[in-house]
Amino acid sequence: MLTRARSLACIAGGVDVPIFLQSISSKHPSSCRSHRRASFQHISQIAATPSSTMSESPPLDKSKVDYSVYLVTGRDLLPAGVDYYTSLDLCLSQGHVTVVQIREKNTETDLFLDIARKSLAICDRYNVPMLINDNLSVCLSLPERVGLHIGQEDIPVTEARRILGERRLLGVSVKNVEQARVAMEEAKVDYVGVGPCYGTLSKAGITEEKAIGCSGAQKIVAELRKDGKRLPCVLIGGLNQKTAARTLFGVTSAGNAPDGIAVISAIVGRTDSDVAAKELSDIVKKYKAGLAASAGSSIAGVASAFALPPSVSTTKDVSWYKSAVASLLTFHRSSTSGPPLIQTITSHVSSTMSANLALAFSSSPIMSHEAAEAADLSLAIGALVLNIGTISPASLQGMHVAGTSANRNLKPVVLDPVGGGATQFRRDTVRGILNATQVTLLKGNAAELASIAGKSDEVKSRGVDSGAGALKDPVGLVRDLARKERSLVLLSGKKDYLTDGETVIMSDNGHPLLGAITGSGCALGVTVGAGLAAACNLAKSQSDGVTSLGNTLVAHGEVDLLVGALTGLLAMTIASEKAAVRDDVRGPGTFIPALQDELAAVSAEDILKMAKIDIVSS
Ligand SMILES: Cc1ncc(COP(=O)(O)OP(=O)(O)O)c(N)n1
Ligand SMILES: Cc1ncsc1CCOP(=O)(O)O
Repeated sequence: MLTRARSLACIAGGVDVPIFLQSISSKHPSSCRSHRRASFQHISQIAATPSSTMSESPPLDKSKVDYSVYLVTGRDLLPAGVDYYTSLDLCLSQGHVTVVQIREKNTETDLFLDIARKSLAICDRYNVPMLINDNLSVCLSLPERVGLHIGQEDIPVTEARRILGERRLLGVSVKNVEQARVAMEEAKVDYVGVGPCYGTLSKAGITEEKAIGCSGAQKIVAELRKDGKRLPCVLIGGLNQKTAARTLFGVTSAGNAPDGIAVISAIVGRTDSDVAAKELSDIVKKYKAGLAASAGSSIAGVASAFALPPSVSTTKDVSWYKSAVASLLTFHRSSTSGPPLIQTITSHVSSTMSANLALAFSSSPIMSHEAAEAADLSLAIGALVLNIGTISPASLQGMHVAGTSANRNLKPVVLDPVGGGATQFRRDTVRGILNATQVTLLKGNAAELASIAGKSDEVKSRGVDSGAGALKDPVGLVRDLARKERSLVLLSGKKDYLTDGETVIMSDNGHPLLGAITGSGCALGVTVGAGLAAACNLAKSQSDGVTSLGNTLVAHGEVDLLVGALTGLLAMTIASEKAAVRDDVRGPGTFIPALQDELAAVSAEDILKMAKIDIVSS
């Protein structure tokens, strides 16, 4: 609806051009449809007028736009006392922001235009392409090198394209595969914003429940890359220095990669917006370098080094898994490169037991939760195990830095959400870790996993010892959770269920004495972590092309993380069976050293003889 029309002087390539500016945005209630159409036609005429094409400014070469770090402005999110233009100038000054979108909610059109013009002068200084959020009038009042970003509730994209012409950059937000298809095939947009990936306070109403998560974004990105298509896309919503790496990798499947991240608060909310932009740019650069390094490898993108393994076409039956575990165990025991270092941030109750059992399982434990050394350690470790049993502010901080660093360096991460469903604090802690770190394997009992899956009603959570409660559908729960979190899931209990989201392996090994000692579950997290490290090492050793990514080696072989996790699980549970039947074991006290001895001795032959596994479906 035309609420008013004003004549404004609008700078176009250095020339003042008078045009009619309507105080409308492209967002309108549907009740105004006919007025909207009239308005769009009017705008369309303006756009077609030679004086408003502002041809003196060089057109943007769309093919050269780099979407790596896409800043969306948000004046209301600036730290107190920070000037908008100063912040924008600062964050562009080092060349780390590659695209800028001026987003002004609830700002009168003439003020919006004024802000946009001044912002454009800054973007031009650093040669960064600029777009306008939603407001067609403002966009059309600016040179053709300024583009428009619209959402699904704004002017239809086909209409926007018709009005804007071909030369302006046009982007649209998509939150499902259907919207992505329309944007690509019918609307001919130049890029899409995929999200919201997570809940965010920067846009009203975007809660965690409304977010599409890594799995939703992954489906959209795969659609945008289907059959050789290549529409650029950026991830948006809750992307920041902690979530960016895990989200980029988590969203990547079979080489289908997003082009960058769009952020508001992670840059705008910082006084050092230049540093914030550099941090994000470094993350995206490392991610892209990792993708390039793994191109053509049988690993489905470098993400597979710590996310889901690629689905494999060969039929893998029980005997295949037994032999694969036996071979991996032999390799692990005899590895010439030395025992993998397993960084374990765990409960002080189980720390010593976990360290001893890691040693028994041919690995080297390092029990550091110190945030200050986590980044350095992540270069050396084979796997990281995070256990929230007796979490403190310091260990939580260490977990966050260690998790992000492990992701950056492509090291497997195991999360053991001990007591995860028991208190709101623990639920928040687990969610915070899962948002910040791409976990390779999520291990828990029924109560812990049901809580993460949002199915706590199925199991009454009664603290760390809970888990005896029967799940209605354990197979469905672990498979759905693995798909949602893009991680392996291990449900421990009387029977254990391990899945990569496709295959579900049920294991009936183990002994009740494991439940009679404290820390055996925590130690299982460590043996599983060591198994994952062994699987990565095996892939590296089999590979002819081992590529350096920073200080990290990325194997060009197939990393079978499911086999790695199964190796850690079977070694521990079979060792417990062997320990329990020993003559010197008379109860829990004598069981502990026997378990340590048997874990040190468990062999490929034991696996082949004693593994009681099955491949199951719901
Ligand atoms: C790059 C990018 N992606 C998505 C959005 C969200 O746009 P929209 O859905 O129109 O929501 P508003 O920004 O208008 O609140 C975006 N702005 N940028
Ligand atoms: C504009 C928008 N659209 C979807 S989420 C979002 C806000 C993103 O802000 P932040 O990067 O601070 O989460």
